Amino acid sequence: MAHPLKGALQLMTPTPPNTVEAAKAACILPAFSFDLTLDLELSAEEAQSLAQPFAEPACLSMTRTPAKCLRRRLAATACGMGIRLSGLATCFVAPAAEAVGKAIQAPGFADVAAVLLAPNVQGCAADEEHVASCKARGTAAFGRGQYRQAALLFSQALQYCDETSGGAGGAQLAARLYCNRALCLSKEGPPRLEAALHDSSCAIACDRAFAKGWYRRACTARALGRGASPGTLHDARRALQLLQEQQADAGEAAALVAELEAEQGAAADGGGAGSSAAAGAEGALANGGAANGHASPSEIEEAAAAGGAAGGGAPNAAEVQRLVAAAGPALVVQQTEDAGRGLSAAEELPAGRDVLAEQPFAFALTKLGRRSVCSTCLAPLADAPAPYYCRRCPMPAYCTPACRAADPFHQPGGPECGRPWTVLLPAEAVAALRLARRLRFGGAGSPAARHVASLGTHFAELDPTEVVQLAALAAVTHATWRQAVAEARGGGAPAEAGPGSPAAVEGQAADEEARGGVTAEGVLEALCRLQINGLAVVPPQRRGSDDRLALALYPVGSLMNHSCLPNVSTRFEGGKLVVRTVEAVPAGEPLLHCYGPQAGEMTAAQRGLLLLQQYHFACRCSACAGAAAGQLADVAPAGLRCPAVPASRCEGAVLPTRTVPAGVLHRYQLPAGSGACCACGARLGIERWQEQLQPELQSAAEAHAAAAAVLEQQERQQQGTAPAGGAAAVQQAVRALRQCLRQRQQHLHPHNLLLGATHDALAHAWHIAGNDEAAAQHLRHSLAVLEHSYPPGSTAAAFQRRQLAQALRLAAAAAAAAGGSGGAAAAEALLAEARQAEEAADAVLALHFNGAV
Ligand SMILES: C[S@@+](CC[C@H](N)C(=O)[O-])C[C@H]1O[C@@H](n2cnc3c(N)ncnc32)[C@H](O)[C@@H]1O
Repeated sequence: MAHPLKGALQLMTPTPPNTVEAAKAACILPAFSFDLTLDLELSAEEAQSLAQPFAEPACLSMTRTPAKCLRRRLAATACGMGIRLSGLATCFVAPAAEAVGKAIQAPGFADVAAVLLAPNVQGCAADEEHVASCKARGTAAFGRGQYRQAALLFSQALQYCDETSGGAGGAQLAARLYCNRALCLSKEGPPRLEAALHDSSCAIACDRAFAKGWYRRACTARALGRGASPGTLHDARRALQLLQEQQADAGEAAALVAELEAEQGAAADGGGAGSSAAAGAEGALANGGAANGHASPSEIEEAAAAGGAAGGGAPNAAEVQRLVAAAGPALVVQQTEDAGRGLSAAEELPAGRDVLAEQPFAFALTKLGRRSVCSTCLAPLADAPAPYYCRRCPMPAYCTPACRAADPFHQPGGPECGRPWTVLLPAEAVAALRLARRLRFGGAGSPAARHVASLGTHFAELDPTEVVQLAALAAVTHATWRQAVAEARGGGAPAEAGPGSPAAVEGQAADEEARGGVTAEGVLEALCRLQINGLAVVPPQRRGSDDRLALALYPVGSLMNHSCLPNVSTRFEGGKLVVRTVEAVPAGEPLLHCYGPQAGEMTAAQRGLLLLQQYHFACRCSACAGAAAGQLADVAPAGLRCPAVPASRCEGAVLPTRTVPAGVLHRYQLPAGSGACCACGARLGIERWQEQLQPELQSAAEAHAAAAAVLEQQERQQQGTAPAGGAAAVQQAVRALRQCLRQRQQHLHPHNLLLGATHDALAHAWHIAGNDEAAAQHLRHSLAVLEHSYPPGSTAAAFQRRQLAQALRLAAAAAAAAGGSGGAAAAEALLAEARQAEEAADAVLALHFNGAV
């Protein structure tokens, strides 16, 4: 079960190297900033044999050097082909896929394939030992009356149990685990009876001869007030009958039957099941309909298909309009001069109105998402009473059995099941593969699918290096998928009838393959399409650049064009995208959403570069247009003080000249610029930069990093995961940060966002040191910096206000505890300020998120 990953395969998403990258990662797809390295030593013969399909000089010259990694080989191959096939960049991918396909068969590369496709990697496959241990601990916790803890342990056991394998260690064991968990759920305070009913239905589905499953369901239905239902009596009678057949103690079941018969006026005769809540729950398990009250991802497609014409090619305007109307009745599509198609208001829209709601067409969860949300509806698993897992492997988690049955991508025994490839390949790659499959097989020809297939890729404008990287990723993903399909088809999954069963999945995969399967070009195109049109699904209150839960493509949402000063906000309810106006939008005006950093977060030049690199357009919104770019409001949030200060009182800002290497500036979170003050034109000489600014900014950066490390250690210590550092260490961190603040204040423009971040760090340090009044003071300064940079009513300032309010409340509590009339008055003033900050924050957040945060 060891994970032979290290040294064989590295899939790295490097830490974003600068603020542009950080914001990219935070706000939208991270431009596929992965580095994919198959790190293998090849003999000259192996290298030569792999290069055979490509008799290009560039390729051959590469293979003559000691070829150590496939990425280099693919890059060389693609470049070689690219020179010959200039303009036909898609041709890269077929040879690349062929190379990877061969590579996967070749000695040496087989190890890599084995890692991606291994059926027994810890955490990806069923594990009987783990199941037995969790079950035993769950039973012990139940015995101690710790029902919540016991339910969690039975959940863990279920995660690693293979329900699809017959016999005592598979389906029968799962039935007992579900039944145990049902009992725990019904004993929790408050009882989770609906979830217990689901669990008892799952127990019955796993083992219909398991009397306790029927008994538990009858008890649970009765506790839910459904004792009069014929289905409840049917379940109780079935339990009794099974116990009698098995010559087991049937006393409790007999008593339950008698009580239910009495409740039903002894009218029911034996055997009539009738309709019941319990039978309904069982039915819901089997039919796999819309899960958890959320529309399935295909609903948008079906809704749009009603009334849409079939056939290939891009949908016509009327069809696209119907798609839009299904997701946003108050919206229309309009052709724009600069930005292609875009969504506009069909009528006057007030501020604070949800105008579009849509499920994704295709998506894949990130690592964080796999841990925290349902794999089908993306609802937080923490909100579900008990999680459900794939019936065969521990990888996908679901909030209900209905969501489990409705997973459009992962099926028990299918190519995604029980193998680590979907976890090891970047989420972008998995999302692209799913998108390519869905476009080719899932409702292909529907208006939604044809519309998605017509969304832009900007493929011709991609940088050649990027094309090569994407081609390599598409090729590896495609080859892995094909291999997984082949193995799933021949993998000896137990033959089991019914939708989603291994047999059905095998049939589906075989059918896709018989129809030609997805192509590597299809995956590459999907990668590019996602890069331009995909959205990062994030939790309501985002935490930072690594909080993406999934990457998803929304057919209508992807028609929204960009502005750095957007008039809509987006939020996600589970996987559903909701778009909301944040200002009134007159009829006919476009709905504009911000693809990356908004005005204030970066300079116009930085934003422009980012949008150009990822989305291939030059932004001409009012914040980026000539007059605004380079002005104080644009430069100050990232800039230095005017070089003429202190001799002059100029309040302008300057960006260092481009002669300072970008790598150096990146260390101090500075972008390059003209080197001249935006107000008075005074120049920042390179000598002054080198002799004064750089050393002091470097010392400030080092102090900040050292203090952050101390504070992190202190937090770990407070959580009991690190040895004690002590109050002296925190005080030292405070001193270091104050010194850092002084140095930065001397050189950075007072509105520079880095000053705000330094105040935030000091607030954090003071909070850990137990001085929340000092923390609040720094948060006030940080808020002031944000308010200078961001447009009025920004969510960034609102979140900062909430944080300030929290610190003020803690400071008020400390002041009140200090006692005396002075303390009481101070506490009252702090509380009044906290309430004011909260009210202001809530007003903005309600406008943007409708109370979702
Ligand atoms: C998500 S799509 C938006 C829909 C797209 N306009 C269409 O016709 O399908 C993103 C692409 O739209 C174009 N776009 C979006 N906002 C733009 C803007 N402000 N200026 C110019 N082009 C823009 C760019 O080509 C960008 O890559």
